[in-house]
Amino acid sequence: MIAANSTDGSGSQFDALLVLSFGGPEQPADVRPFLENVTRGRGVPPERLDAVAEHYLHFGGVSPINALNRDIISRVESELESAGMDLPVYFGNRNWHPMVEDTVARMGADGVRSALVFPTSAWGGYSGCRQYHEDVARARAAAGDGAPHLLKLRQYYDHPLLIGAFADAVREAAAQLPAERRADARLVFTAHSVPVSADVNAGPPAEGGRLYSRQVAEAARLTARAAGFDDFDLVWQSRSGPPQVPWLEPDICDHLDVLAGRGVGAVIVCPVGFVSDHLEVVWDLDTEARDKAAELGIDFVRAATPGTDRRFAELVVALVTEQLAGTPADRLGSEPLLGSALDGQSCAIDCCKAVVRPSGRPAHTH
Ligand SMILES: CC1=C(CCC(=O)O)c2cc3nc(cc4[nH]c(cc5[nH]c(cc1n2)c(C)c5CCC(=O)O)c(CCC(=O)O)c4C)C(CCC(=O)O)=C3C
Ligand SMILES: [Fe+2]
Repeated sequence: MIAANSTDGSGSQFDALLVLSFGGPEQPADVRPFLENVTRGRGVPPERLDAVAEHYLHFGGVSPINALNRDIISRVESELESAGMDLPVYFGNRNWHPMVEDTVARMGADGVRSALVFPTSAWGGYSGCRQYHEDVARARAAAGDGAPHLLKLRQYYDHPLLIGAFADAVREAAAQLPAERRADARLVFTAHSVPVSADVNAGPPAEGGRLYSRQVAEAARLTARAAGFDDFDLVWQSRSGPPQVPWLEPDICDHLDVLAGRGVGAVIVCPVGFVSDHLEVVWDLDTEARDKAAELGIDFVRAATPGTDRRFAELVVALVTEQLAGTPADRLGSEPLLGSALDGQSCAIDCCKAVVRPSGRPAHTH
């Protein structure tokens, strides 16, 4: 048994786990203020906001993300209990309630002195990593003197439990295709696009940049291999920002055109960049990309995301255990692995450093 808290005399210094996520609206009236929070000072054009608001309203103004995170948390609580670890789990978000500022203040009031932070993003890069450090720093500053110390856990894009869950999901999706289409089906991985400048600056400069797209590419490779595929494509989705700013490409819908032109009759789409079925998955993939594939006469199956797989909760506990025991990272890949830092410091000097957006405002300040 690994003791995580200090009451058992183990000397281990953590009294809680904070699950830190993006947040999403839970009723129609939340949609606009949520989007304002997400895009404040980030140069996202109003037309894009209107379109995204429509996507949320299409689902009754409710993003699936908060319910999915609560679900993950209850599974993490059971896994912690089975592992004999006495670590209460808190939930806080960057953009919607429960806001991380409120959660961290409550943790302080509950007497939490030090906590580990599990971010629901597996990746390096500004949106996937550094912004979570900023959330930690902002929440601690807001909580003032009583704020607990917060140690963010590392990136986990190539953890065997994550890759195993994605690989099984790919196999299960492939099995849904009609047998005669299965052999020639194209495996297509997709992740959230980001501005090319953000990707170029992702990671410590000494590591050569592009840490986000390199990690995504490695996760795709590892998943494909584990699922028994020799060949695959990696594409991007859900771009926003002004059209003159370059983002990672190709977009999944443009890629479906290319595949149709080559005579591909079926695709297995794996949203490797997403841990659960949030709006980008249920709208941008299950609605837009699926409709596009139907127009092109391509059979479309989508692999499940790992959030609901038991292995995802096991992964959270494995990362906690690894941090407490100080054991080497359990991983399948070899790209640089960062993400862990105390109290919202950055991973390394100039890691994921700010790029100036066309609005003239630095993109990475609040
Ligand atoms: C890399 C990445 C992840 C994965 C890492 C992680 O999981 O953290 C991610 C996750 C998510 N993104 C989400 C939602 C949104 N992202 C937006 C905008 C943006 N995302 C970006 C990147 C990423 N985003 C970027 C570079 C922007 C442009 C503005 C900016 O520079 O920040 C916008 C604004 C409107 C729009 O432009 O789409 C919304 C509403 C939701 C919640 C969905 C739900 O409610 O179910 C989740 C999990
Ligand atoms: Fe996003």
